Amino acid sequence: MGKEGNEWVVTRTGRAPSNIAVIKYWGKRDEKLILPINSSISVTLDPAHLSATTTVSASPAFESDRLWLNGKEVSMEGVRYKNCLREMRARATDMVDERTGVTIRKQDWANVHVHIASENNFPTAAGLASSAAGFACLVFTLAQLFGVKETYEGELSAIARLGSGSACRSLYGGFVKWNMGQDVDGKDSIATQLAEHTHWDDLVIIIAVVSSQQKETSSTAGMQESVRTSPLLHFRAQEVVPQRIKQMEEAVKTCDFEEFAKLTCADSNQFHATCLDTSPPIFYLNDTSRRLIGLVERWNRFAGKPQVAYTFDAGPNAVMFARDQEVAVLLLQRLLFQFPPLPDLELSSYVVGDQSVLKSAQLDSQQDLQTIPVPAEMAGAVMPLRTPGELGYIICTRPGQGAYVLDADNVGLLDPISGLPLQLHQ
Ligand SMILES: Nc1ncnc2c1ncn2[C@@H]1O[C@H](COP(=O)(O)OP(=O)(O)OP(=O)(O)O)[C@@H](O)[C@H]1O
Ligand SMILES: C[C@@](O)(CCOP(=O)(O)OP(=O)(O)O)CC(=O)O
Repeated sequence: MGKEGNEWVVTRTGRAPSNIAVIKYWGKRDEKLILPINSSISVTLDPAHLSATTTVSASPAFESDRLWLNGKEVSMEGVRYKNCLREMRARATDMVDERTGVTIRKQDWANVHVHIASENNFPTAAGLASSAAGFACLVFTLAQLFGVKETYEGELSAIARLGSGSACRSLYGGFVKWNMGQDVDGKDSIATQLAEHTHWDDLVIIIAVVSSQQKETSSTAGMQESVRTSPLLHFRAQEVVPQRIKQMEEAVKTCDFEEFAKLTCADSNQFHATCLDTSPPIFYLNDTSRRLIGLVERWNRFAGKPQVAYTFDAGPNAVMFARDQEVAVLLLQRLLFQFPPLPDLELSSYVVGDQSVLKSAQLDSQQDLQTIPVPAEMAGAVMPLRTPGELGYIICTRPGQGAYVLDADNVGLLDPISGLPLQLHQ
């Protein structure tokens, strides 16, 4: 090592987005290697609104590998963290740290512990794929620290997959496919980018956060039960998904919103049908989720063609795609009409993320909500319930870029001298 003794600390920081599957992954053929029973396709969410930021430091002075998640130390004993770290360490290379001048040789890395601090800019473990952003970010940032170069395309995604299946898709931006692969060692179960986020840049994504609470059945446990007990899941994986993957790839390639919307809604509904087909049944959707589905379905039918698509992961939150900004404004108006905020809440705290949709809708404060017209498809129909506070909040976002490096000196979460979380020093 270039510097004498235990004095040096090298640090890297990265950011990785969350992603939302439009053709769902549900079920593993190998629990240890996290190999899925079908391929899946996702849209990467704008990291400005839904991402994990992770700082990793290494120093011979560190006594053990440690992890702080959202400011609190958590154990790194879990097999998923261990697997990711082991695979990354095994690929470490000789590297020179420009900031400190330290040279670390390949063989030295095995004896150097790491400190990791990570923060999510959205709720953790609430069905918004924090594990996807978190593990993608961990692997991506460790690759910067250890100087790992992929020996085949998608190698890092295969390692992120060991942390959480859906994490393999979060390394890339835009539209991403996780190929289920065939190999027993999982080498070909990797993510590839179908198209950059700029390829289809008029899509707007609006997330209705129904609950930020931790869910009863984790995705990992839920899909195990479904594989064990749901005949529908096996039919889906073998007969339905392969065809849908091809159709979705084509819809993305040609920016065909109608086809994209039909496939997205159908696949979300079939995924939740497999949950209901599981014994005992798993319920991720609740009454609010169903009201959101009703809102979109009623509007799409009235319009004669899909304006908005919805999809739900393992939780009640709706992720909705509007075909463009104009439709996004109409969607936000409908959401605010049917799901107004509690009276004392600022509108800007209720609708967060990309504020441009709120601006285009000319909605500045709660008073402006009175001006929203009754949606055309509801005129003359039985008015749905309007319960203020039924939704927690709304996030406006877009498809976004994949993982990227940040300047550790400016936005790092660990002190570059001590390697301890910065907030512990304040
Ligand atoms: N930034 C992060 N860095 C490292 N690990 C993380 C990070 N964020 C989340 N995790 C891990 O992921 C776990 C949460 O995963 P879980 O699957 O329960 O929720 P989720 O990913 O938010 O929901 P879902 O996968 O159903 O969309 C956390 O307990 C933690 O172990
Ligand atoms: C419903 C889903 O979000 C399931 C995601 O499951 P996870 O990737 O969280 O599961 P593990 O691989 O066990 O960590 C659908 C999807 O993202 O494709």
